Amino acid sequence: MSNPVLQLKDVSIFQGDNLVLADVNVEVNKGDFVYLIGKTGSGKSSFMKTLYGDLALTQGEGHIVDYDLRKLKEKDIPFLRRKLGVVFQDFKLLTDRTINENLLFVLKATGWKDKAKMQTRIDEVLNKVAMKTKGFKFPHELSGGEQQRVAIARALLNDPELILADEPTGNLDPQTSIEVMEVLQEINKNGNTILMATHDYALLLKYPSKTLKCDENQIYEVVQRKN
Ligand SMILES: Nc1ncnc2c1ncn2[C@@H]1O[C@H](COP(=O)(O)OP(=O)(O)OP(=O)(O)O)[C@@H](O)[C@H]1O
Repeated sequence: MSNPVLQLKDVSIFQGDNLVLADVNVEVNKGDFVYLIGKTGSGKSSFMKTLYGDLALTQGEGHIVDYDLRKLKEKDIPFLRRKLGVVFQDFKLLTDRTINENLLFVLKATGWKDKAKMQTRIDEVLNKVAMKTKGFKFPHELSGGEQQRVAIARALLNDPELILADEPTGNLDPQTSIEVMEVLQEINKNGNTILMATHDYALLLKYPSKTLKCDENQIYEVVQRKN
């Protein structure tokens, strides 16, 4: 039985007056791992931004984790983002504080109060990405792959219904990309739904999954050949 966490129907996405994507019909179901591929400038980031409320949806219908994207108000965006875990290419960790403090900052900002519960949750998510012993470190003391694993842990803090990862391996070498990918695969196996934009075709081959492609203002599903 399908259980959509994301549904877009006849959506068009614009940057200013420019049409970036047209006739977008996409569904992502609970538990899915979906890739979004496409050349630079084909609209992957615009698509992701529409999903986390950074770009307003003005045409078509869009529902994501119980939110109607057409009716999304500025004040709804922080609440939408609590139900999403967003992971970026450049990690976006706060450089002036430790990993623990980075995660604590997010928990406090999203309404957590109980200190012991916050520390338990931080330990849980760091454990999921094999970074439990590194909480005392500052971001600059970690490798790129480790920083991205922490960013994934941060995305998991509020048990998101959907994780949006925009080029999460874009700044990493091939071996480190695989390590980060293993983490994403593992959390997907444990029930998290993931939509990942990438142009790393090696990862697609190594970890085949449902793939959407942005090309010539359209998004369509690519059928992967099995050899
Ligand atoms: N803030 C903006 N204002 C106007 N046009 C923009 C803006 N951001 C992106 N665009 C344009 O929208 C189109 C899609 O860009 P987008 O960043 O979504 O592509 P992308 O597939 O994510 O590329 P990349 O892999 O380089 O991030 C491009 O033609 C780009 O020039």
